[in-house]
Amino acid sequence: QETKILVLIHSDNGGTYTLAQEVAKGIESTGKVKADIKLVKSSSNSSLKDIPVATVEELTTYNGIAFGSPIYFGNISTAMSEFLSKTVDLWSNHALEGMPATVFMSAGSGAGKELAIQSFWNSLAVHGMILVPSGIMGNESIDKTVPQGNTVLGTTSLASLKNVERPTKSERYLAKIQGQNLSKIALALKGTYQSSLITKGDNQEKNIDEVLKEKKIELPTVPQPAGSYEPYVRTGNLIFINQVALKNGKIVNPGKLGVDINEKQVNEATRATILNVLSVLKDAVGGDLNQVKKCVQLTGIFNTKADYTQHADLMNVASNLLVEIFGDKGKHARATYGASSIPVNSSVEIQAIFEVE
Ligand SMILES: Cc1cc2nc3c(=O)[nH]c(=O)nc-3n(C[C@H](O)[C@H](O)[C@H](O)COP(=O)(O)O)c2cc1C
Repeated sequence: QETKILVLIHSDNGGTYTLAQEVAKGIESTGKVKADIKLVKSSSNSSLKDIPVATVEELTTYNGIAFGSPIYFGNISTAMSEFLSKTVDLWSNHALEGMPATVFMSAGSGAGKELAIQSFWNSLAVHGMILVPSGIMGNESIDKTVPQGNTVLGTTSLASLKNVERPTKSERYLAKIQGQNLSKIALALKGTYQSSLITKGDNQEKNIDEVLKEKKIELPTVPQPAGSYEPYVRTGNLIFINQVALKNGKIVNPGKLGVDINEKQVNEATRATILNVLSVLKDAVGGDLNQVKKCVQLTGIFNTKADYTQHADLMNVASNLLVEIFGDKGKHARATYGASSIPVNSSVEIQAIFEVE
C-alpha cells in the first residue's frame, strides 16, 4: 500500500502554506512517500482557495501528519484548534496512536514560537502520536546574519521581520528537511501501529456490528418513504437506496450551501444521510450487514450555488465513513454534482448501490 503523509494546515496569509510546500517537497524527496497538502478549513485567500479541505475521518488513512498553523498568542491558531477539537472520536478509538507527527508554524515577530509548538504538541501527545522534533538539524547551514525561525521542536517563520524575504531561504530549507525527517520515520514506523490502513483490512473479517460499536456509530431508525416509492429495491444481488438528511423527523441543517449553511453544516447533513442509507441497507439484508459484499457506487447531490466546485470534498464525509466501516468492500465508484434545490430542503441527497450475498 502507498505510503502517504498529510500536510495539514491552517493559513491566513499564506506563510504557513509556503512552509507546507517545502515540508511536502522534503516528504517526497525520499522518493517513497506521497505528500498531500490540505486545509483544516476552506479559505477565500487567492493563493489558498484551491487547496482541498481535510475531513477528520481521513486522518487515519495516512502514515504520518505534518501539522502547520500560524501562531496565535504563543499558541495554535483558532482554526487548527477547532479542527483538533473535532478529533475526539479518533482519540477515544485510539485511531492516531503511534502515528508520527511533526509541527511547523508561521509566526509574526516570533514571540512565543517554541511555546506555541510545545502547546501544539500537547494535543498530539494526548492522541498518542509519535512527536518528531527537529533538534538542531540543518542549523549549520542556515544564514545567521538575520533572525531565523529555527527551533528544536520544529520550523517556524518570522513573517513580520521585513528586511528579508519571508519565509527566508533558510526557513524553507529547515521546513524541507523537517519533512524529509518525518518521511523517513513514517517509512520506518509503517505497519507498527493500528491505523485504519491496518484495521481496514481487518474489518473485512470483522463483524460489522462490532465495528460500528467500536467506532461508536449508531444507525438511526429506518426512514419511512415520503412518497410513492420503496425505501430500497433489491434486484438480484444489488440493492438500490436513496436518502436525504432526515433525522428524528427533521432535516439536519436544511438549505443551500453558501446561502443558508456552511460546509461544516453540510458535512453534518451528509453524515446523517449516509447513516440513513446504512440503516436502510441493514433492513434490506435482514439486519446482517456482514452480507454486504461491496459498495458499488455512490452519487452525492448537494444544494449549492451555480459556481460551487468542491462537491468532491463534501462527499468524502460519506465515502470515508463507508471505507471506515467496511474496509476495502466500502470503496466505490462515485459521482457528485450540485442542484438548485433538493426535496424537503435537504442540503444533500445520496443515491447508493450495494452488492450483497
Ligand atoms: C490573533 C493573532 C495572534 C498572533 N499571535 C502571535 C504570536 O503570539 N507570536 C507571533 O510571532 N505572531 C503572532 N501572530 C502573527 C501570525 O502568527 C502571523 O501573521 C503568521 O505569519 C500568519 O501565518 P499565515 O501567513 O500562514 O497566515 C498572531 C496573529 C494573530 C491574528
